[in-house]
Amino acid sequence: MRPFDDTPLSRDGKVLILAYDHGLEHGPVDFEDVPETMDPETVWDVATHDAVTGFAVQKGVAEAYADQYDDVNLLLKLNGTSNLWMGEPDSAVNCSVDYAAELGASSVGFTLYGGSNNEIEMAEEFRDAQETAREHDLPVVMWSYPRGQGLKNDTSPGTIAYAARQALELGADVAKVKYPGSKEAMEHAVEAAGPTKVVMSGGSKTSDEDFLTTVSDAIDAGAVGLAVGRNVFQRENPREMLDALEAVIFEEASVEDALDYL
Ligand SMILES: O=P(O)(O)OC[C@H]1O[C@](O)(COP(=O)(O)O)[C@@H](O)[C@@H]1O
Repeated sequence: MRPFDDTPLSRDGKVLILAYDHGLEHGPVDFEDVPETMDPETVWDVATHDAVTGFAVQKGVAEAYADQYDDVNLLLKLNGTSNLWMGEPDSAVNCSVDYAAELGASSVGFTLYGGSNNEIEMAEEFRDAQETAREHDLPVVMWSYPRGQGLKNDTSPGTIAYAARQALELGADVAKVKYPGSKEAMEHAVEAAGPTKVVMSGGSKTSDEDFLTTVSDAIDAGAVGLAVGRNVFQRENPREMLDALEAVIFEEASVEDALDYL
């Protein structure tokens, strides 16, 4: 496996994933704020921004557009489930790593719901995906989301540190975790992940300043970057937000300076 920093998912050791799998995970409701984002082409255009090291989409969206956008670093999300599913957290494997590679993916993503009653099957599916990704030399991002009936708080510092560690133990190159509420708790998660890189998960849309402050705190805590969807594509100025994120993540700009882009 080539060093992570030599893969397209890394730019100078940092990562900015733009996620656009919400049509499956949440449904078209996520596109209502900016109705043009219902059209995948609108968000593929946003993903051509230089700061984006991985554009995370499901197979169908990749099949329809990847050929047109060979300048976009495709991150194929291998599993995913709709919000219509009412059972214990689970995620169907919708795409094989072989097919992701055929579609031109330069990295792959996989959700693991640690703590779910389906964790065992999901971990076994992850094993197959991770080992095949190694054969293709593709970095693996784990959406490491402890969730399920036994879990009271899925963003507590202990839970997020466990999520980060689980990603390391199972062989992910990058752990995508929710922000655990403070810089100290994020530092603990980064420490728990050891050599696995940690990126913060964007979450629902917040104000420009609050969002950039959290991202900046996560970077200060040792996270290598961000995986973000709604906080970019639910804005009228997604490219300007990417300019601001580029400044915070890759240039370590202050929040105050980054806000000048908006
Ligand atoms: O499971 P949740 O918390 O509803 O969020 C899932 C969504 O969040 C992401 O992981 C990141 O996107 P956001 O930044 O919009 O939260 C997406 O890839 C995914 O669709």
